[in-house]
Amino acid sequence: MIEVNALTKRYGEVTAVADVSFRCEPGTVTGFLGPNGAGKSTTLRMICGLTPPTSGDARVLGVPYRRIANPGRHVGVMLDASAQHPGRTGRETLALAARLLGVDAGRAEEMLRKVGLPENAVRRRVGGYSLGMRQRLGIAQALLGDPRVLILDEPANGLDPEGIHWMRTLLRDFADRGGTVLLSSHLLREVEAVADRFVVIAGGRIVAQGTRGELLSAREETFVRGLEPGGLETALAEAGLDARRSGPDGFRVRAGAEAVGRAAAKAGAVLLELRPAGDGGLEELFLSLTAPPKEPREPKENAS
Ligand SMILES: Nc1ncnc2c1ncn2[C@@H]1O[C@H](COP(=O)(O)OP(=O)(O)OP(=O)(O)O)[C@@H](O)[C@H]1O
Repeated sequence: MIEVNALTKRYGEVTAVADVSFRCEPGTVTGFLGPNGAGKSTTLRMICGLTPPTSGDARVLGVPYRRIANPGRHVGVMLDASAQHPGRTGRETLALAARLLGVDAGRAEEMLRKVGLPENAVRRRVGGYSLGMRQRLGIAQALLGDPRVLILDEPANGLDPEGIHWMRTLLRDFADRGGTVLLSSHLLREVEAVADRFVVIAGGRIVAQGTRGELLSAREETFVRGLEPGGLETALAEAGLDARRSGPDGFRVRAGAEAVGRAAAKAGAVLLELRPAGDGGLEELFLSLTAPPKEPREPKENAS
C-alpha cells in the first residue's frame, strides 16, 4: 500500500509538484504517467524519503518510508538505473546489495537469473552495460529483499520490445501475488497493458486518475457536423464549449449531445450529424490531458 497525501514540492519559484494525492492498493499495478518534466521523479523521490516535501506527506505500508527499518526488505525501489557503481560487475553489485540487506548470496544469483542477465553479462563491469542491462540489474536489486511494494521510475527506458514484454509479465506476476506496484513512464504504451490504474500528472498536478474505463467515461465527447462549419464553430465557441476540428466539416466537442445541440439551436445552425464521438482511446485522452496549454489567440484586427 502506498498513500500520497497532498504532496507539494517547490524549488524557489518552480513548483515541481502541486498537491498530489493518490493511493496504490495491494494486488494492483499503478501507472504514473506524464510528459517530461511533469513531476513524476520528484513525487517518487518524496515517497521514498529522498527529497523532503514542501508540504504534504506519503506513507508506504502505513508509515513514512524513512521510518521503515531495513526498507529494502519491504520496498523495492529503482529510481535511477544509471546510479550503479560503474566499476563493479553485475554480480558484485548484487552480492554487495545482498550483504547490506542481510539476504543470502544465493538469492542474488537467483535474481540475476530472474531478470535474464546472462553469465557473460554478470561478470562484466556495469560501466559497460547498455541502459536496458542496467534496468534489468536495477530491477534485480529492487526484488532482492523479496519486498511487498515496488516503486520504479521509468523502468522500461532502454528496454527493447522483448524486454518491455518481460517486464510487464514480471510486474503483473508480482501484483497478482498481492504486491503493490507503482511505476512511472512518459509513454502510455509502455504501461497501458500492465496497469490496473492510471495516475496522470502534468505541470506538477494530477489531471486524471482511475481505471481505464473510469478515465474514458469521464470524458464525454460529441461529434457534430453542420451545414455551415464556420457558423457552427462560432456557435460552439459562444456557448463556451471546447471544440476541435474533426474531419473536413465536423467537430469533436468536449460535452454531451444535449449541450452541443442546444448551442447549435440557439445560433440557428443546421446540423447534419450529432452523435457520441466514440472511444478515441486512452492514447488520445492521455495526449489531450497532458498537452501544453494553448497559446491565447491573437485578438482579431477590426476589419472596418
Ligand atoms: N532539484 C531541482 N531544482 C530545481 N528544479 C527541479 C529540481 N528537480 C526537479 N526540478 C523541476 O521540477 C519539474 C519536475 O521535474 P521531474 O524530474 O520531477 O519531472 P519528471 O516528470 O520526472 O520528468 P522526466 O520524465 O523528464 O524525468 C521540472 O520542471 C524540473 O525542472
